[in-house]
Amino acid sequence: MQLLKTTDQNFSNQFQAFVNERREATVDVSGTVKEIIADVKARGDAAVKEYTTRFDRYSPESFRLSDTFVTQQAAQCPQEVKVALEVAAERITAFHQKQLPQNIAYTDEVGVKLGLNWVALTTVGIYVPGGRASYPSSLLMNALPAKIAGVERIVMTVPMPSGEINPAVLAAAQVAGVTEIYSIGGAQAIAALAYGTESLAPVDKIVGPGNAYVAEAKRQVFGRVGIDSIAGPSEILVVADDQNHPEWIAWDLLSQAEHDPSAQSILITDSETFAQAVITAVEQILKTLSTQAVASKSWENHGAVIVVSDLAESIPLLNQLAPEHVELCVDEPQQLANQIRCAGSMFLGRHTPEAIGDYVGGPNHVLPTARSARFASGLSVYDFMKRITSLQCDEQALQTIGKAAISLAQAEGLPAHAGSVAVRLG
Ligand SMILES: NC(=O)c1ccc[n+]([C@@H]2O[C@H](COP(=O)([O-])OP(=O)(O)OC[C@H]3O[C@@H](n4cnc5c(N)ncnc54)[C@H](O)[C@@H]3O)[C@@H](O)[C@H]2O)c1
Ligand SMILES: N[C@H](CO)Cc1c[nH]c[nH+]1
Ligand SMILES: [Zn+2]
Repeated sequence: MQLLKTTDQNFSNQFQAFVNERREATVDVSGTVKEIIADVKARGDAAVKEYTTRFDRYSPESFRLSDTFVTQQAAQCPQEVKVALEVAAERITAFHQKQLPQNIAYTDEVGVKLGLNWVALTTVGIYVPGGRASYPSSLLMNALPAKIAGVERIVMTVPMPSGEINPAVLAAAQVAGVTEIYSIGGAQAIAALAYGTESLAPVDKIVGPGNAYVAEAKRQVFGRVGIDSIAGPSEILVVADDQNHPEWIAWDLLSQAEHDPSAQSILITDSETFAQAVITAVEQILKTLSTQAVASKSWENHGAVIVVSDLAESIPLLNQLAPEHVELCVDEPQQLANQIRCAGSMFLGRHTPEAIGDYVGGPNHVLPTARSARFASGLSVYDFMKRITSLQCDEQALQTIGKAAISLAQAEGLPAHAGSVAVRLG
């Protein structure tokens, strides 16, 4: 963990180095991922089998989970968890239904009819992570917006380390109505979804979070298929004054650190005393966590505490870091929130821990990481839709705007373009 102070002379250099380190976080596995993708593309199921045996210690006859297996496993999910999944699904559905966009259709002043239609994608692949922890919540976050958008075929992949799966994942699949499920993880899953194998027909777009291998693989197959964003190892940035309980903030920082040794947790505060109290609380809590090995690596290597003179200074720093999650633990969070341009999702006030958004808030928890929040947004219904525009001219409307088209076609040296308009003008 680095302790940085804006009043230190070399703060700018230290901060820039910290920012640059994150920018490179998803590329250092690019060689390995490239090989896996090329191999799956060339050898299909045989390659998927080899990588699954190597990385997940699992070698099934078929990667497709049968309906019987799904039903049997889901039945083992505790009732309390099933109820919680329903609560989450209801809230996620309500928020995402509000995102359904409006088509555009109008006739302009010269009689041209113009339209823009939103249509659902036909086939999407959703990646549900499952290496270190299992993520039934991510399944809901991926699948429910796809359903709401109207996607016809939803293909899910999830790793099953040592052939095991948390029953809650398959209970979540039932809640979301996902039936085509393959027990494949990592870069090999992304390659199979993008290029297809003998047993898995390819998809048009791949969405969902995952570790550095998954994030890099999505980046590499982009173009062959669409992707949502780079949703890699989790990140949290907490802006907090000294009116917070240090322990609350420490738990928040560790909530993301425990996801992955490459996760990132940052505190920005205007009180050095508070900063020290949070650092001490983090160290205390770490000792008690079952996820201590991962969380302490993440905190040690990617954690930072930045002491500023005034919390207003946090905004330019935050916009440069472009973190996945931002917590604003102050009395007037909206004032700071209005100035934030680069973040995946914001959590306002002292009683909104980021973890509530991971599960039951309603907004999506599949969010851009590794500074991609500078140009990308979290998963939404829009990711599962595309737009088709339309035009209709009648004879009169073509007379009105056609001459300008002919002039531009001639200016571009494209006579067939000019001719196809001119021939209709008579
Ligand atoms: N940004 C988001 O929206 C978001 C949401 C939820 C989870 N996450 C992130 O998802 C990730 C989940 O990670 P995970 O590891 O638990 O599960 P995962 O499913 O993402 O990755 C597991 C797979 O990684 C591959 N792998 C592991 N070691 C490898 C190696 N040495 N070489 C090649 N491939 C290897 C294996 O194929 C394995 O199946 C975490 O980083 C978490 O922070 C992000
Ligand atoms: N915090 C993760 C997104 O970075 C999402 C998640 C799922 N389960 C717990 N957390
Ligand atoms: Zn989380």
